[in-house]
Amino acid sequence: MQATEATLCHPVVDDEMLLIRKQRGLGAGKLVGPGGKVESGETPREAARREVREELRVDPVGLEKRGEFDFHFRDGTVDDDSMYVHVFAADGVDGEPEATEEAVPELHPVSELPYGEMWIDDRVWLPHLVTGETFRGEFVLSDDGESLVRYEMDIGVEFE
Ligand SMILES: Nc1nc2c([nH]c(=O)n2[C@H]2C[C@H](O)[C@@H](COP(=O)(O)OP(=O)(O)OP(=O)(O)O)O2)c(=O)[nH]1
Repeated sequence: MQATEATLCHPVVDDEMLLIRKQRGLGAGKLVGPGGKVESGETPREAARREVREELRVDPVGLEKRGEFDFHFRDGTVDDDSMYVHVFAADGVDGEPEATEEAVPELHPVSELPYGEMWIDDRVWLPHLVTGETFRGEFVLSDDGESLVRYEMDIGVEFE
């Protein structure tokens, strides 16, 4: 069985990143980029755009693929919590973000991202997105999700 494919989108405007306080699903309560699962028949790029629209009622502008990573928990089994995540940056959004049942928008300066409120692996890969680099990695978290057991990451990869 393959890991479920998912997306994240990180719009940055004037040195501020648009994040969401996730209201439900995997990582509820955490600060993350808007995103969700890729649906059948959709490309990851289409899914990234749809998820931003569904979660914040705005369209991302200038979507650019920046990374991919395998995300799973220590037991190593591919289960409901195993994700293959496609990460996009964006130049901004068209419209004013609105809070929805899934997401409450928050803007944070890219120089002071609150990594303590994010998934533990985000502090490893998100700085590369901020500096315009691309990456591909694998992150294994402890079963409680609180620590990073192991990771590997390549920087400067190319995407089709
Ligand atoms: N920031 C961050 N997000 C992650 C990590 N791992 C991981 O799966 N995600 C994201 C990718 C997806 O946006 C989301 C998982 O999808 P989900 O199960 O919450 O899906 P959903 O309910 O939001 O969406 P959906 O069912 O409506 O499609 O979590 C991670 O390590 N860091």
